[in-house]
Amino acid sequence: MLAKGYTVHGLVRRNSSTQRTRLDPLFFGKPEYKDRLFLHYADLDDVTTIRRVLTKAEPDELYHLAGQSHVGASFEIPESTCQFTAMGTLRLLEIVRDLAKQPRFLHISSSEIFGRPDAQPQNEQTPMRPVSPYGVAKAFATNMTRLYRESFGTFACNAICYNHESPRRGESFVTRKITRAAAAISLGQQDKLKMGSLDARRDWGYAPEYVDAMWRMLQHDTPDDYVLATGTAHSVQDFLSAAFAAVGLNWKNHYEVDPRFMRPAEASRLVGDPGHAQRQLGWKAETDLAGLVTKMVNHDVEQLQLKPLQTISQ
Ligand SMILES: C[C@H]1O[C@H](OP(=O)(O)OP(=O)(O)OC[C@H]2O[C@@H](n3cnc4c(=O)[nH]c(N)nc43)[C@H](O)[C@@H]2O)[C@@H](O)[C@@H](O)C1=O
Repeated sequence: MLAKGYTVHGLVRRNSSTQRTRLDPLFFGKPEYKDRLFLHYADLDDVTTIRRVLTKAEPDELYHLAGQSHVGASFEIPESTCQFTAMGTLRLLEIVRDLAKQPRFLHISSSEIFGRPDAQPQNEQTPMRPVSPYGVAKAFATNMTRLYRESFGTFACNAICYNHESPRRGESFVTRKITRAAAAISLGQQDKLKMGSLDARRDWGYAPEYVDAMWRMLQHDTPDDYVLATGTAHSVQDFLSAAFAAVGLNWKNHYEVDPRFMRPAEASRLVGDPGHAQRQLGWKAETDLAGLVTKMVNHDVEQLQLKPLQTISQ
């Protein structure tokens, strides 16, 4: 099936015309990803525009990655987090439901829906127990996506993604914050790294591999939910230690606790069981923590050598 439609990244982001036709080469570089519609960013309240674009474009596949995705920030802005991440998803599902030609729909869900789970590792049946406003919003959106599949027959799937990282990760997320700081400190461009809890454990994988799984989900005969994860968890301290070791430094000499980065509640013991995706989609995460750290640190060293930091940042 050749998809018809737009190759759009950041379609509904306001005041950002430069984003409109940019396809991310790392994430969407494969020829198969052309001519599919990707919705990014937060402005999912513009229902009229989204409906018009979907009606005109008639895409075969709709990848919904939009939302307010920062867990720590969601404690400060719970209402807008729910507007975009929860209600935005419902609005999209409603638009899709009414279209004469319905695209296959993929909602990017999150391991944050599990919060503090009893089960280790978590799979598609693990009860949701979110502990952040973002996790609550994602639990709502995940359940709605299931409901539209089961009640209205929409080809709607949830990719329940554990942390997926790359050199393109925003610097407010812990992996990129660490790799960029390790690079900057090793080059004499930064003094200290200020962080929150080092004890939290996460299942970190390499983002382009997760995008491949998302694509596989919409090529499958039947819609379903899939946990996308490596199956191995590490602590924030493990990541920190590996990143600083990669530039020949000991993290203990460059790190400070900063209560500003502590969260009111912390998801814990998050590690995914990707067995269902492996069996049904033939998908498996290939990059381990060491490989991920190397890719990210090397990229940041290279980037900061070309364009040094002007000021000491945190
Ligand atoms: C799957 C899930 O993945 C991401 O959510 P996240 O896991 O919260 O990611 P993060 O990189 O913000 O935090 C990871 C851990 O690191 C701890 N931590 C310590 N010190 C700092 C710190 O200084 N900054 C940050 N950001 N975190 C810190 C923090 O407390 C947490 O335990 C999003 O993509 C989300 O959209 C999503 O769906």
